[in-house]
Amino acid sequence: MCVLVGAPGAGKTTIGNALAAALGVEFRDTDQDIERMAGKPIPEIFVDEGEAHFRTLERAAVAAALASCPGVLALGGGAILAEENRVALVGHTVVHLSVELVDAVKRVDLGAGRPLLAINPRATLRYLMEQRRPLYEEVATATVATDGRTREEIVADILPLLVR
Ligand SMILES: Nc1ncnc2c1ncn2[C@@H]1O[C@H](COP(=O)(O)OP(=O)(O)O)[C@@H](O)[C@H]1O
Ligand SMILES: O=C(O)C1=C[C@@H](OP(=O)(O)O)[C@@H](O)[C@H](O)C1
Ligand SMILES: [Mg+2]
Repeated sequence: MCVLVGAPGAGKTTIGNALAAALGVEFRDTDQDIERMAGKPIPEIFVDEGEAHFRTLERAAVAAALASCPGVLALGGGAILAEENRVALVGHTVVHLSVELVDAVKRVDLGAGRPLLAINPRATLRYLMEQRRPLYEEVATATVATDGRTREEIVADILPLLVR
C-alpha cells in the first residue's frame, strides 16, 4: 500500500487516482470516506459540526482505511496533525507530495470544497504549509516534488519507490 500526504493542492487525490489506475489497484481517499460516513460534503461538516468533529471523523477514517489496506490511499492535508494518525502511518510506504505556495494557491483556486481556505486562501495556505511541513517530512518515507510537473511525471517518480 502507498499512502500520499501533503498540503492542500499538492495533488494527493489526483495523483492517487492516477497512481492506482497505473498499478491496477484500489484507490481510497479519506475525505471521500468521511463524506460517506457523515452523509454530507466536507464544507457542510465544518459548518454544522465544526472542525473538531471533522478531525474525529478523520481519525476514524484513517484507521479504517489503513486497516482495509487499499492499494493507494490519499489522506486529507490536515490528517497528519493528529499524533494518532502519525503513529498509525509508521511502517507504511508514505509519499509526501511536496508543493510550493505558488502552485498550491493556483491549484486550490481551481476548485471549492476546502473550508479552511474559504477566506484568504494564500495567507492561510502559507501558514498551514509552514506549520505542517515538518509533520509531512516526519511521516514520509519519500518526498516527490510536484511543482510545474505533470501528473504523468509525478506518477512515474512514485512507481519505483513502491516495494512490491
Ligand atoms: N501536477 C499537477 N499539475 C497541475 N494541476 C494539478 C496537479 N496535480 C493536481 N492538480 C490540480 O490541482 C487541484 C487540486 O488537486 P487535488 O488532487 O485535489 O489536491 P489535494 O488532494 O492534494 O488537495 C485539482 O484541480 C487538480 O486537477
Ligand atoms: O488541510 C486540511 O486541513 C484539509 C484538507 C482537505 O483535503 P485536501 O488536502 O485533499 O485538500 C480536507 O481534508 C479538509 O478540507 C481539511
Ligand atoms: Mg484531496
